[in-house]
Amino acid sequence: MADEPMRVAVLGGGSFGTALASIAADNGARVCQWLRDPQLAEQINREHRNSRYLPEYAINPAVRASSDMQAVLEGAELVLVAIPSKAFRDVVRQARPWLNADQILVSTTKGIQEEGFKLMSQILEEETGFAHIGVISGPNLATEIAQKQLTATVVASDDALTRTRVQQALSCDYFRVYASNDRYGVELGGSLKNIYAIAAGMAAALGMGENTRSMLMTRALAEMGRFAVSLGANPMTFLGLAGVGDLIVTCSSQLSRNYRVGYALGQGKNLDEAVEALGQVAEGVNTIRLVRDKAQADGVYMPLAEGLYQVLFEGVPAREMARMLMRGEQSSDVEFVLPREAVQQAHRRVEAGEEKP
Ligand SMILES: NC(=O)C1=CN([C@@H]2O[C@H](COP(=O)(O)OP(=O)(O)OC[C@H]3O[C@@H](n4cnc5c(N)ncnc54)[C@H](O)[C@@H]3O)[C@@H](O)[C@H]2O)C=CC1
Ligand SMILES: O=C(CO)COP(=O)(O)O
Repeated sequence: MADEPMRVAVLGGGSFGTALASIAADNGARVCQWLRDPQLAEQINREHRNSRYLPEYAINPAVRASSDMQAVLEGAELVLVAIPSKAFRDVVRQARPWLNADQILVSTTKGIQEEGFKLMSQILEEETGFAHIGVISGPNLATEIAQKQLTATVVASDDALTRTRVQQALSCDYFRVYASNDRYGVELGGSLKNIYAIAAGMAAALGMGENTRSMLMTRALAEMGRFAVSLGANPMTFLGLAGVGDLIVTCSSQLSRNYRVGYALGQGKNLDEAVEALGQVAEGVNTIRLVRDKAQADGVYMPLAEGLYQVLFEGVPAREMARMLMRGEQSSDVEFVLPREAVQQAHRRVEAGEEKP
């Protein structure tokens, strides 16, 4: 049995799903990829190309693509779900009749479902009740993976079998898979960073410099940590690839679709134009709204998410918002070292004349 090739199913025919399918096939797995578009499936089988999402990429010819969900899932040990968050639950429901509890189900999607503020692996769990559930997240621009640029990702699951089999299926010379047992933290990091990638793209289009980008990324991390703590998650996970790592790449690269949406907005396009010009999913647009609402409801201080919400959805000019943020209340650098409240209390005491130089 040990020598039998692993059987992998990938649901989703976008750029990330395609790249992961091909890596698994390079590693000797038997890979079937499900796409809803039969013509694109046919092209992958015939030309080993996905002209819609990764036109330059030579897909491993062993990847078999199909729009027949049952055929793709039959016999699969590992199922990777690479479907945008808006359609994720629907697709899992479609797949459900052909899933079984021995399978390993892994989400690659960095988004949040509005109802119940659910992350994608929670949807996998809810829809199936299975034990082997995980996520993949990290600084993983699909276009660079397709160029075989050296890349690292994280597989997160509290189930050791899931972590181990995903590492075996996907690790190769140019793709390194680290393990984490903090599924929620890894998944949350991947979703939150999309918000700040939009802000970074916008800042770049407005001609802001590297100091600004660096400030933005670091304060984003502070804000993400605060949000994680409010949800009972472990903020330390954000020091890894799925937090800092993914923030760096998506806040720095034109290859990030979230960054590109922000860039287009910074150039003066409206949100609909920016999203339409992209033609692919930019999860951050929806995530901003959900996170801002959740932060407001839970009383979490997230000035960047709030500011970006006002720019995207309430028409506040980005430069004016940047000015307001710069003039916001005095704060602490690393709140786990010096709490924000301590800084504010000190200001209040000095202003009240209780402490003098
Ligand atoms: N592209 C990237 O660089 C990376 C993407 N991701 C995440 O992976 C997820 C999927 O991303 P990509 O593959 O890049 O997306 P994509 O935008 O390239 O393609 C999404 C795929 O899902 C399909 N799809 C959309 N709605 C559907 C529906 N209702 N039913 C069936 N199929 C549907 C599309 O046809 C397409 O094949 C995203 O949520 C993203 O956050 C994660 C890491 C890297
Ligand atoms: O998550 C990603 C890279 O890690 C992909 O980012 P975009 O969805 O912004 O393209």
